[in-house]
Amino acid sequence: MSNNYFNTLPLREQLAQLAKCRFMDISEFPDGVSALKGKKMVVIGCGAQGLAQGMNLRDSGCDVSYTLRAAAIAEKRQSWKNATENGFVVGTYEELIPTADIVLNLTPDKQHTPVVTAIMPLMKHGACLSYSHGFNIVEEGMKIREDLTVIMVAPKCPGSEVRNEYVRGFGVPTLIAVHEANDPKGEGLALAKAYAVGTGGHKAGVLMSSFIAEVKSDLMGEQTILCGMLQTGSLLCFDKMIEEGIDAGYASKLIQFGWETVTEALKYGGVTNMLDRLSNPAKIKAFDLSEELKLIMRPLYNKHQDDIIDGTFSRTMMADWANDDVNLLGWRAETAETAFEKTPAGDVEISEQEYFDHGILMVAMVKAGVELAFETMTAAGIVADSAYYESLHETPLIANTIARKKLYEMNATISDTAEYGCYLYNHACLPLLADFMKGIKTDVIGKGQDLADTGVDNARLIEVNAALRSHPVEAIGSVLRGHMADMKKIV
Ligand SMILES: NC(=O)C1=CN([C@@H]2O[C@H](COP(=O)(O)OP(=O)(O)OC[C@H]3O[C@@H](n4cnc5c(N)ncnc54)[C@H](OP(=O)(O)O)[C@@H]3O)[C@@H](O)[C@H]2O)C=CC1
Ligand SMILES: CC(=O)[C@](C)(O)C(=O)O
Ligand SMILES: [Mg+2]
Ligand SMILES: [Mg+2]
Repeated sequence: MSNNYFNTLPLREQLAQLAKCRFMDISEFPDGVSALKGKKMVVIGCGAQGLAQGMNLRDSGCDVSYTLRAAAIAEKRQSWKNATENGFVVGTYEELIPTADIVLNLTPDKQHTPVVTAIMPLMKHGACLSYSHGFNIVEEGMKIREDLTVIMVAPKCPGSEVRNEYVRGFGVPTLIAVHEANDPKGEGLALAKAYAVGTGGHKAGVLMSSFIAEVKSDLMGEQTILCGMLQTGSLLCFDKMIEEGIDAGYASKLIQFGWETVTEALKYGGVTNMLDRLSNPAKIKAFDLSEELKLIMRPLYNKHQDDIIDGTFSRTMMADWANDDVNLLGWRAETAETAFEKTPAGDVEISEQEYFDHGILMVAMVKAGVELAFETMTAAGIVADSAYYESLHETPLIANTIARKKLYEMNATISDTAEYGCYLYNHACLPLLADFMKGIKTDVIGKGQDLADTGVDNARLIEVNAALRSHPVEAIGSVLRGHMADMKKIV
């Protein structure tokens, strides 16, 4: 792709940028939001990230207003309602951009080039432009006016949960970066740090990263474990339970709320804790299923990461942009027509433990997806801390959206970029797992093992427990969760 910035770099520089990742201890944020005091923050776009980040920043004491495209204001669109119903000032580009010290570009990635092109002439000399994803700078090679500071503050989390975790008194892991070609006053880092405090990110963990490291990991996480695996897993598990005669309402509820329940265990204690919530026979079964799934899916995870690294994914998605999002909209409509999406959760009681005992396959899918995504990202040069946030920690946050309104809510809350990648993965993974699913019965999805004798072989159990605890995602996870003193229970 002619203007893919990453592809213009020598391998040495590509590797250096991919490896940019330093965990910033909360003690590195003594100044809080003070670097933003007296500065006008004008957010373009009041969608998933725009509304959540603006509300957090205002609650943290920042001066936030929204500028929306004229049509959104004239037609009083949902984004206009989001901003006005929450008491924010809303103005046109001409009214608000010239007054802005920081412009937060929170429009869809597809719109970044036209939006930034439209607003740049209106930005005052020496102002700052921020992004929450590196796509426009890295995959499109957007050039920004030299006097402008360009930063990134990227929450590793869907917009709704950026707000929900902040309200709970916690936050979400956040990657920050300063675009090296645009830091004329050397204030980029101070602004990005203050912005990360304003959204609450410093309470969960902030990584000093790069636009390249963020985009190459974010695209991978969202296409595979975070959205793709949960979508494919939902559809396969639901159809299998129906095929095996499980009540449709029960099957729907087990999946809709099961991801959130089993991944809450993941959030608190890693893959180990999630599997420790199973009986010994179920744990060994989940482990064996996940090993089988990793073997089958590893080539798919490698292909997604390879296509992200060399720009093939971006070219494919941007071709759909140029074709009026035909694929995105078609796949969105297809998803809405699936049996899982069309079957409401039944009015049936399922205990927290039952979600584990009757969802052994779901636990196996989460383990396989988290480990594969982590392994594939780190093999591509992404540092473990970043891979952890982008795989294990964000999975429960995505699962929270499915618990609300199934795959519809997940795909409506994540970015269009993530949604597109999710469908790409799902289209490839459904047939890939077809043979595997033939061997699946209700003992691992829907009914549970119901064993009279829960005895197991000691040597095998010891082997499984050791393997769980020794995966690299567990080591880095233990360190990073140690910094999450403010984490709050959700389930
Ligand atoms: N969704 C998420 O959870 C995450 C998103 N991100 C990143 O955050 C950024 C924003 O994504 P997201 O919050 O999902 O976006 P949404 O699709 O939720 O919101 C888009 C907003 O931008 C406005 N908009 C759309 N097109 C234009 C245009 N041509 N000109 C001006 N405004 C426009 C929309 O207004 P209108 O009402 O007029 O359509 C709406 O207010 C992206 O870079 C994304 O990658 C990062 C992390 C997570
Ligand atoms: C929610 C998030 O982090 C995603 C999946 O990367 C996105 O929505 O782009
Ligand atoms: Mg993300
Ligand atoms: Mg994303």
